[in-house]
Amino acid sequence: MAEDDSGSNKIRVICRFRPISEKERALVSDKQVCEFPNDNRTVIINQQSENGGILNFNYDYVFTPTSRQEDVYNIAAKPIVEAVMQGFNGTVFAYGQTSSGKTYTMTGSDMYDPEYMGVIPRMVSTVFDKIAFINAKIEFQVKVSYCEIYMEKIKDLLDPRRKNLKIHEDRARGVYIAELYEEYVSSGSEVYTLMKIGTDNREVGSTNMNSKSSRSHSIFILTVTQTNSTDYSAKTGKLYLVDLAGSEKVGKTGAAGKRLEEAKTINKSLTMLGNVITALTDGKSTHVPYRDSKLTRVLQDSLGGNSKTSLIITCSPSPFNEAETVSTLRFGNRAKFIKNRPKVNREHTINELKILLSQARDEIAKKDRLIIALRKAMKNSGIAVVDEELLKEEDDDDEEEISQTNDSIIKGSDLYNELIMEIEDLKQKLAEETRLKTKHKIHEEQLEEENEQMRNDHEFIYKQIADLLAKKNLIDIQLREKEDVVEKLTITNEYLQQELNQEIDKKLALQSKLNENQEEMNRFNKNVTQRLTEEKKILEEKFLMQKEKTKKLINEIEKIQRNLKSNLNDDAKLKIIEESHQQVKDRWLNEKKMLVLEINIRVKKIQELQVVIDSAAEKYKALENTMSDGERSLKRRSDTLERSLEQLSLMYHQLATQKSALKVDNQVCERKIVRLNEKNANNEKLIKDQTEKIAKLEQEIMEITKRTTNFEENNKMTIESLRYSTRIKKVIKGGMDFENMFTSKKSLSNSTDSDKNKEEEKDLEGQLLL
Ligand SMILES: Nc1ncnc2c1ncn2[C@@H]1O[C@H](COP(=O)(O)OP(=O)(O)OP(=O)(O)O)[C@@H](O)[C@H]1O
Repeated sequence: MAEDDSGSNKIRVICRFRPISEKERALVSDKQVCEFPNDNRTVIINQQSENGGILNFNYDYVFTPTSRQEDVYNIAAKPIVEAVMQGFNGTVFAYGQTSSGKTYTMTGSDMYDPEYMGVIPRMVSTVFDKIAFINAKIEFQVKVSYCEIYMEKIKDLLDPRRKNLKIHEDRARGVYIAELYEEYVSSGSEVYTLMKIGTDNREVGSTNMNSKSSRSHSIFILTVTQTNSTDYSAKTGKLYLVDLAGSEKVGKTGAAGKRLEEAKTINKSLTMLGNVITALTDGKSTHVPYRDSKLTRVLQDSLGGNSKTSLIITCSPSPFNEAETVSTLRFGNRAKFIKNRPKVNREHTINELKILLSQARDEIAKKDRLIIALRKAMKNSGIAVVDEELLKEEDDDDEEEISQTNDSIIKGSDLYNELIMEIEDLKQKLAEETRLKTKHKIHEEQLEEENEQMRNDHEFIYKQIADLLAKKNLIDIQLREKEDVVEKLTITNEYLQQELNQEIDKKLALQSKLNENQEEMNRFNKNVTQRLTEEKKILEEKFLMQKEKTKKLINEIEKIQRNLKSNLNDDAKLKIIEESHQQVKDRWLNEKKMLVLEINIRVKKIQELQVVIDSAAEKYKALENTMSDGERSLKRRSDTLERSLEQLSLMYHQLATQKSALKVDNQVCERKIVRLNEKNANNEKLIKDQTEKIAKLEQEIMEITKRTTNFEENNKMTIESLRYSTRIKKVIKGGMDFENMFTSKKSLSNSTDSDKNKEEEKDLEGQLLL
């Protein structure tokens, strides 16, 4: 960082050219208007415009389009973050036309990629890396804020509900944005998360020049406070990382409507920034118009104030943007001459002041001894010796004279002014402490109220738990009853199932017996039919033979009759013939009789067989009837059993569903109870915390009261002692007790919980800074 004899610090200006974009290539060509000599400090512009010529610009460093993010960081931003770690304020801001690479440089194209991450994430990592390696006796607090200036209004990007924030200024904090949300962070990843949240809340729009054009100036603030736990000295460095909205020629960007309004506001605020830079560097302006825009007001300390500042100007190398590039380079050229007055933001501690006081006392004692020695030497040298009284008077006179001389010396000196200022400071602190005390009291009352509320909540939750437990017990009982029923039903079901199986077995046995009978019957029928057929056949044959015989006999008879007719006269013959005829006839009749008898026997036999068949058929039918009855009854029984089984299954399923529903209920109840228990535990913890806080606050109030009394006494003493010597006693509040309250990390999601608390924290923190 360039530092001259007066201790002032010039702004470092770094110039970065991005590669030619596809659009520029398509619109114009690959040609570049810039050249980069090898000194890394110069850029030459070969103007392509009508009255073009060669322009030469010099900066602290010039980065070509092929530069890497890491190199830009190391040159442009790392020295600033190192200064912040020493307790200086630091600012890095990017300026350039729209789409020239400001956001690419500040945030990066990928915040998590080590190659493409921009300045802000790299600075954050450096801060935490440094903290990790610094002596353990140094305690750090890192806070992050993120806001944007959009259409001349400051919006909190971490808590977008906070809009139109105001800018304040005081001796201790310099220029600052009031009520800007500050999140305490303990790691880089936490900061990245906040950056992501803030970036998502940023106003971004699409223009002809940039599909993701930032339409606001974004300001990322990182505050690092370090406290030495041995001597309690503290210093605070504030880092401003500013990504300005790009200047744009509305004709080129095609801005209209809302975009046009935005562009006008952006260009206006950038003009104001230019005016401030001119006023700071032209050597004749008596007034710097910081208050003309929100941007210049916020950057007041960064431009010509208490800050070490780097400005990164970003440019396009394309002839398409030549005019804007030249304008940006001229802006950077003017900014080079801005001088800042950075100083370490230290806070004096009581211990440090005590040391200073004892040094002053030693000095005075030394001088007293010297005066006495001089007196003695004068006496010894024969210079008029004055008697004791006179000497005493003389001594008194001398002392008065010395005191008066001291007074006049002191009064005329800077020290006197400083002491007066410190007394003023102390008075302010007293007033502040009194205010703080009242505030603590109010806070305490609020905490007590909250405690009361929590106690009520606690009781309510206990009651809920008790109700739930009772409900759970009831459900448990119901569940057990249902389980018993289910068990009984299961047993009945099993028993019925067994019975059904037995019946089915019986049915199967009967069925096979029926089948066997059926087969036997078929066999029997077959045999009888066969026998009958055979006998019928024999009878038919016999009948035919008999018929033949009869036919023969008839022929014989006819023959005999014919013979008889021829021998009518022969009575004897006739008689013989008649006798023989009679014999034949008898024989034939006998045979006929026999045959008829036999036929009758056979018919009888057939009838008997028929009867047997019929009886067998009846028996079969009867058997069949008996069988189907049995089967039917068996079926009926089986159906009944199946129906009851179905009903049982249904019941079983219903009960099982009920049981699982009850189980779910039970689980829900159990979970509720667990949650309530957790909530309860949290509440108890909160109550404990709150009680501790109250106790702490009470103790603090006591301490403040004590300190106030001490302070008043000391103040008196300081004024008194000032009259007699240069000894002073400066009281500075350590404030570490409060820090513990602040360092408890709060996530952003919880941030909405208690805006009140945050305000109080901020007030308390303001107190700390004092
Ligand atoms: N050095 C670089 N290397 C590669 N690409 C770059 C570089 N700088 C910018 N770009 C690309 O150029 C485009 C515009 O960049 P960026 O959005 O950072 O511009 P900007 O100046 O922030 O614009 P605006 O003011 O409109 O927000 C982006 O796509 C970005 O990735």
